[in-house]
Amino acid sequence: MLVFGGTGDLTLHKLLPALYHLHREQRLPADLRILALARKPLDSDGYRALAERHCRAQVARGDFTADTWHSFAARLDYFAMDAAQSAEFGRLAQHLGKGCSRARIYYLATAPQLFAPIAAHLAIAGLAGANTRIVLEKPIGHSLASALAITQAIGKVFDESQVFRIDHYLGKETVQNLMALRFANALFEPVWRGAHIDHVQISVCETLGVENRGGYYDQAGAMRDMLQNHLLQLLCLVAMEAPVRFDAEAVRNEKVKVLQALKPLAGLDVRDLTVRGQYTSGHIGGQEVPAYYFEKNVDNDSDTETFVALQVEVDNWRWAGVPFYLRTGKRLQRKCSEIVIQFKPVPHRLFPGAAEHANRLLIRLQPEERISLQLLAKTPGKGMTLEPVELDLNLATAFSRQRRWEAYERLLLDVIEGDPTLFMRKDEVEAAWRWVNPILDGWRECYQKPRPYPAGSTGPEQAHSLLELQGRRWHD
Ligand SMILES: NC(=O)C1=CN([C@@H]2O[C@H](COP(=O)(O)OP(=O)(O)OC[C@H]3O[C@@H](n4cnc5c(N)ncnc54)[C@H](OP(=O)(O)O)[C@@H]3O)[C@@H](O)[C@H]2O)C=CC1
Ligand SMILES: O=C1O[C@H](COP(=O)(O)O)[C@@H](O)[C@H](O)[C@H]1O
Repeated sequence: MLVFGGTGDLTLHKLLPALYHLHREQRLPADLRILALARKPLDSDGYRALAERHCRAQVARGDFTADTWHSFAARLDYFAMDAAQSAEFGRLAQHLGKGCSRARIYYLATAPQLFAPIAAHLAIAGLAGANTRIVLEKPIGHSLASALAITQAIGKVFDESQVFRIDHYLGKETVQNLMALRFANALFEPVWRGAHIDHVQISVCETLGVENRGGYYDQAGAMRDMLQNHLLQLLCLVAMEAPVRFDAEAVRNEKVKVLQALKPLAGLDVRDLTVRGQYTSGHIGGQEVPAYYFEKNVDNDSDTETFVALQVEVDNWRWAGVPFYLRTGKRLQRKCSEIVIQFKPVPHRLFPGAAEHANRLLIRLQPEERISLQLLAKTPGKGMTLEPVELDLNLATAFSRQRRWEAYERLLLDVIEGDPTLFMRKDEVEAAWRWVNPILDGWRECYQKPRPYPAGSTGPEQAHSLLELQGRRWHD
């Protein structure tokens, strides 16, 4: 496995710890070797020391032992090269050894601008044969046009069956549980539609800022970094029809139909139904944190959004008229990713209070993995007063004997085993960009600075008004 971007945040914080866990549980092929690549001048020993520091910090103390680390580190090497330079790939081919027939995975943990050049350079150097796979990290491109250009460039070198477009949210246990909840339980399907559902909320709130990733993030913003991929994938899983089989083509066929059914937002809708924000200084967990424009490598007059909230509809038979509210942001009050399915109230009111507390299904993805259903029950004692109570399923305690896998563990193993079910197909990526692009254009055209919100808050006021104007509120 060759990891381009081997010194980057993603590799050090997520990929290597995930590979370490898989190694520790003996799930990796015995002869798998990992070659990290980046420009930083390091030798393999220097890289292993860097990798050890990060894995030690990321892996739970009880799971990190010197013996396991040494056997894992024996798989690891480093090769310094500039992946933008074609000639460097000749050197790489030499390093790998001519005629080597090993199966290879190229993991592109780099900015998307490098995807097309890396694929082309691999081909020129004779490194892109039939026994290779390529993994592309999101966001794939910066706009619809650049995404299409990447797809075309990758397609010239690799067959679609060799391409794994990763969205790590699909590797999260609770996200896969969403499919189990919907399609393995008969209970929800009859009411999973506009006739019974008032609206859906999908929130991915982070307390982290952009850390050392200002250079990348300031070019991307919350829309490209999170909404175009992670939140739209969650929306697909909530809204899709039942696939005929649980396999890559059937699941992805259903997801792409949802993306194609998203009601376009353009012109005045962009103004009225979307909110962009950017954090100013504030406090999170008692710590003072700086404003976005003080982060490293961020332009001090940046108008990049670190928060986005919007309303969208899925224009099809099942969901006509049901608003889906999506929001994501950095430096918010709490880390919490969740999906809220708000049901409609009962049609005929027998009891006071029944209308204000219609049933609500909460699917919490993180930090806890929980599914809870809010029901109304009678308050003990005289009279018929009702109160909301929760039917609560905590997935960590329900499966307490199994270690919870990190998303990247599952996905890396799927790449190694060649299972693309939890990866995005090219038409999904394209459909997502087709919907997102007019919003980005709209923001640019009606040039409006992102609304400021203090770090540690719940986002800009306008995001709350978006729902309040329709008599609804975000679930806190
Ligand atoms: N960080 C995260 O949590 C997540 C990131 N991603 C995605 O992963 C990708 C990488 O993100 P992240 O790790 O945060 O970014 P970083 O900026 O931290 O890392 C970029 C990596 O690319 C290398 N690189 C840059 N230019 C070249 C070049 N010309 N030749 C060779 N290597 C190069 C850098 O090393 P050097 O400068 O030494 O060359 C570094 O290793 C992005 O597309 C991001 O969206 C996806 C999900 C989560
Ligand atoms: O893809 C990304 O995801 C992380 C959030 O991932 P999570 O698993 O911690 O929820 C986000 O911080 C990062 O900006 C983005 O690139």
